[in-house]
Amino acid sequence: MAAANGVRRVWVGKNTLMSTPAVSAVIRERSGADGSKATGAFILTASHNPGGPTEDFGIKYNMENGGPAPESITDKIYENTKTIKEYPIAADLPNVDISAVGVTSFEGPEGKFDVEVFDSADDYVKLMKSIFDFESIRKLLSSPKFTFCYDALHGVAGAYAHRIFVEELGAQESALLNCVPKEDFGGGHPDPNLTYAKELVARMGLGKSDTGVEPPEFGAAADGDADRNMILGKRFFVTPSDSVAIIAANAIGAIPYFSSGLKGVARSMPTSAALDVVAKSLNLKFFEVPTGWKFFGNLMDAGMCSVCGEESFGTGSDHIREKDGIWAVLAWMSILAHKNKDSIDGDTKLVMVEDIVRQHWATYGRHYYTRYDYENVDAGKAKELMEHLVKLQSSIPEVNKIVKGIRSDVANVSSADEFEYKDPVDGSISKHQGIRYLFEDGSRLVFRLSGTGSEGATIRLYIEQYEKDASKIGRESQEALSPLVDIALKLSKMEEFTGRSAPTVIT
Ligand SMILES: O=P(O)(O)OC[C@H]1O[C@H](O)[C@H](O)[C@@H](O)[C@@H]1O
Repeated sequence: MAAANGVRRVWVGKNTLMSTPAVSAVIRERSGADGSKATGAFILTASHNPGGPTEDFGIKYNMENGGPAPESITDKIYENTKTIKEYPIAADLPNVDISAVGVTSFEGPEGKFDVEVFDSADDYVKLMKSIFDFESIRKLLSSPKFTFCYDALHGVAGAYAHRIFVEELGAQESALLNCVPKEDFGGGHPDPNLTYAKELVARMGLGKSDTGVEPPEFGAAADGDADRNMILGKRFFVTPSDSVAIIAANAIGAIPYFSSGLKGVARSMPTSAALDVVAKSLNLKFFEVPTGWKFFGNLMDAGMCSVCGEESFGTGSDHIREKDGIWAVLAWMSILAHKNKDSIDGDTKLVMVEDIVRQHWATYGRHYYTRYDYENVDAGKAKELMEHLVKLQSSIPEVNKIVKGIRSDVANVSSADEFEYKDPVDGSISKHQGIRYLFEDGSRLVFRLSGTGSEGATIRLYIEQYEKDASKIGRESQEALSPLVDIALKLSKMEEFTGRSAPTVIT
């Protein structure tokens, strides 16, 4: 919501619900364009202060960057919810036809207000064209040697996918899977991972049974609101941690937006350290932040970070203040186009997703990585498990005794702590952001309680091992990580506390 010439204005995306990236892009694009300033598009109460910080819920804030609210705001909102006694509902708000672009004016109790319905895909395409070289991607997509498949899982990405991949970049209609947005996501679970993106996974040759059809060279999926992504090659899964590292390693050469360099890169704490190795080698500023996109936003606003990502399938850059699923796919297409710029025509074999990842591992080493989720665990038991792990941290020799008793073939634990983050921009401190056990060879075990699980508690266990030796980078990751998994489960007494002999989901 923003105020233009003193008239309040609400923006609504035509038909497409409004995906997260589009909302953020629109706020950044439109903020100031008509002399107005966006002030927190997601807060439902009206703004009274055109162009300045807004006072809603009795809280002053200024969120014209379109990003998630910082902790200082959500903490205050939570505090206020404890004293709210009543709230007004605009029950007789007139209906607005959100399928037609245009501005409609209404008279409200506090004066006139406008509702502007716009085509959010227009704004988004414009933004993407200012970042990527569409011509070179179009050349790649038009090559008969390159095949592609995009699964929107019936989320909002479908509307953007058709416009960008088919209309702008010339992909075949048949490249789009589940790209008609549906309110119930077609009965599926719109989570872009190997468990839920079943059709894409099968099409890419990663399903349990062979479809008998040659899979496409490049595949990708989005979640319901199009802010997350999964990247696949033919019969090949790219971990989100590797994906952000590979984008960062290739950004300067492959993506015009970054041609003058990267301001810095960042990852969430549980995300693998693949990005750290790239940052070190390219001499880039690097940040490790707690889980949650808002922490990246501060760095970006301060001009300290260009590319960032999370293990939870979010990847993005400072073009907006949210993760952006379609941006990530365009970033990969740009890298593929760049690597193949001299071989698109003719008979030369193209460099494909798996080649790029293996080349990356050969250069920077490989971070074997897996995440175990224990969903809907008894909240009290989950808390006890975490307390047990924190208590253990007081004696590293004792931890090592247990570790060696479980497996003598793993490195020693060198340190253990609870991750705490001091924001370098505003100095705020976030405590208890996950329990870490760090090993001498760079391996890590991380335990966190999910902040988004809906029933009981969700325990997330992240397991990572770094392998520099090029002759050992081609193993199956579950096999390579099995000693560390064994240690994590026994050290945490997972089964004892949760009663679970296996996780709900393994990524
Ligand atoms: O706390 P978790 O369940 O692990 O969820 C973590 C995720 O939550 C939200 O989706 C945030 O937007 C992500 O940035 C974050 O990675």
